[in-house]
Amino acid sequence: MLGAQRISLVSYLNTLPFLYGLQHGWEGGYTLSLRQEVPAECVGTLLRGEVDFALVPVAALGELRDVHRITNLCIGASGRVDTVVLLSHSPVQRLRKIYLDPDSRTSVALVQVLCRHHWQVSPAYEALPPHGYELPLHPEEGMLLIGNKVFGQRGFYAYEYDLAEEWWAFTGLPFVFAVWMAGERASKEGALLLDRALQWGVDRIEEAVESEATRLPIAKEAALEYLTQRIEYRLDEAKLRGLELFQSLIGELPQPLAPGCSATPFNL
Ligand SMILES: C=C(O[C@@H]1C=C(C(=O)O)C=C[C@H]1O)C(=O)O
Repeated sequence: MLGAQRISLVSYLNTLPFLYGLQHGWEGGYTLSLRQEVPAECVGTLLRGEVDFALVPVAALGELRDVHRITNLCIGASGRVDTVVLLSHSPVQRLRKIYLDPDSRTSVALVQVLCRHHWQVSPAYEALPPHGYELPLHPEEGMLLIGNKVFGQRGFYAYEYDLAEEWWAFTGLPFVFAVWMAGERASKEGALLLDRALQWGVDRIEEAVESEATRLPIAKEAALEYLTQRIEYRLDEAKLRGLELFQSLIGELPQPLAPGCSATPFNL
């Protein structure tokens, strides 16, 4: 018999359809234990065996052993994504240092790939201190921010580089931020039920937004646009090509990317 299914997912607005599917579309009849955490924490949770399934940032996949990808769903974007940005008061060519959001694993690698290959600049990198994004930014410094906190930070900086849009300009390919992985002890049946529940939620985005309307970090209409026009959930051929290219480029980056942060390629 299938025991409680332990699942970790990213705690941002972009996972609302997944969360809605797990809370309302799970058909298994078994207990679900859900953890919502920042992307960098989802990796450790799966690594320590504390959950059976997790939404894992793709740049951290190489650290995991005995895991496999499940579902054809992901967090991706084809062009603008809105919530992964490099913010600065000067163009990227003038930046000497970029602060990196410690909640992220994929985007900290993406900004370094783009600096090296797309913009051809080589700033220093440093972890952003807690709540550092609320402090004034020096004209020669930039900061990479991800997730819901970006909604409150837009409009204050002369330069707001959307990293999925820059990736698109650089490669002509979509970008994949995170994929669903099963841990060593996860069951096939659990993976199947998870896939169904996630898809159930992705098919009901409008309903999910409506039901969460009073708890959203942005206006209902903006949330609906973000979840239907920016975030893409289907891991299709083009996304797999984007992912493969990203995996090969992160392998060339000097390691570690920042204190306590590495990026290891992984073959899906
Ligand atoms: C689009 C986003 O993608 C997220 C960014 C991630 C990362 O940088 O490690 C991981 C998972 C995604 O939820 C976002 O956070 O806004």
